[in-house]
Amino acid sequence: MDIVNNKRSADLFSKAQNTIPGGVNSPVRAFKSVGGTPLFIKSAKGAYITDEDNKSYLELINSWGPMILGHAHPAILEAVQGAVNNSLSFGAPTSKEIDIAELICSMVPSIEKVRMVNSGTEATMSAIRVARGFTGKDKFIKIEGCYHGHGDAFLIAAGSGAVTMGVPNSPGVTEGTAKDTLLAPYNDVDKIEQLISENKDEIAALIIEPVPGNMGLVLPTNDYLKKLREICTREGIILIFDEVMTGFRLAKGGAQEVFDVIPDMTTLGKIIGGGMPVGAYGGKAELMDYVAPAGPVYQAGTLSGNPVAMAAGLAMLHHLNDNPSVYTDLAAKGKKLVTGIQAALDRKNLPYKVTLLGSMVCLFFTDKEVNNFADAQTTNTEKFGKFFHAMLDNGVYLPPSQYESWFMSQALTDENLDEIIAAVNASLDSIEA
Ligand SMILES: Cc1ncc(COP(=O)(O)O)c(C=O)c1O
Ligand SMILES: N[C@H](C=O)CCC(=O)O
Repeated sequence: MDIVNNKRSADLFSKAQNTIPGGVNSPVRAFKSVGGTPLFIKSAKGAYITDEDNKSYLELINSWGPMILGHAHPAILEAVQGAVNNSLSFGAPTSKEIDIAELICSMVPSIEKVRMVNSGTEATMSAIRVARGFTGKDKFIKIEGCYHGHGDAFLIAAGSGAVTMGVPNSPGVTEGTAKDTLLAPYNDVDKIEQLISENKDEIAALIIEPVPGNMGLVLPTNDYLKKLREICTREGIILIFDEVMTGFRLAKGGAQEVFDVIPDMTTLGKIIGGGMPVGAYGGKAELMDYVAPAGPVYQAGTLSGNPVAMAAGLAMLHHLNDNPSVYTDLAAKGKKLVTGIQAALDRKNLPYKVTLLGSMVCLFFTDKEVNNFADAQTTNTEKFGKFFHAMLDNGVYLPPSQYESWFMSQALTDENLDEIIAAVNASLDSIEA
């Protein structure tokens, strides 16, 4: 099969490697696990992305989630253009920060108070610090294959780019740091109980992607999230939902709204910035009042609450809050896409597994159910790589890793979805010939 001819992207990638480690500013972009040259992008509009070789693709990355309305949405652009005229940063409070905080508190069930930061990584690092400061305990439980950004304590059995690059446990994380991160498989309540009894009264928090999208898309089974809530309440452990991916994507109130399970703290990112670099963490007021300057847990940021980023985020959240039909519309698009993919698999009698929740989708190249990270790691990543390139040849740009969710945008039309389904059929024909 041809790897798409990307002359200018290839030249840029070669040049980038002279001055940027691996030629990219985030590892999963490098196409390392699928082979070939990453596409260098110059613009995007609606459901399409255009590369430096002037080829346009329908795409299912959407900046790894934020572009839920599609690229260059007029409401977001207008808000950003309005904000930049007033300067780019003040390092002082603005009224927009109150507006976005009030909106987040009204949309996300668990959040009574919220602190804005610049990335999902900052949000999760800060939330764990608050949990430790509040409880006076050091250890926390992390779920294998969940990715919470690149904070040291989380780079243990981390999913996403880390596992894509084969380094789920990163060098540079000290043993001292790693010993306080306790690991349990997703969808396994017994292991959580075991960790708790082995570390009685030593665990500050349990952090989880309620619906993991960083080991591919995996769904909770058997009231798993409700049981975690019960256990954490019983044991005085702070339950943190990392909704950087699922927040404002699965519903206005994220996975916690969909599954009706209210964590003590929530971390947010991606959609909350409308495409600008933003994160946030929030939760019960008694926990958030532990954050400086209200309380003793220190956390700060020169550009936190940046006025341009707040304008983009506010426009995005207002749009989602005022148009709940976005979610029914996206769910219908997700259903159509997955029905088409399943029909393509059935036509060729292929046993691969498709997962879907709302507008998050994944195709695992395995004949086994995928319920946790260990299952995800048994999938055929080589075949995924072939499929990825076949899809590119057929005009569709997927996340370049088996361990990532596909994100749909509202800009995808019915015709676009038919084109993607046709590309899936053609790609399966070429790789399963
Ligand atoms: C669930 C989850 N948490 C945290 C992060 C870290 O966010 P960021 O990349 O903005 O630092 C990501 C994505 O990277 C994520 O998917
Ligand atoms: N899975 C990651 C975040 O959600 C993908 C983004 C990245 O690591 O660059």
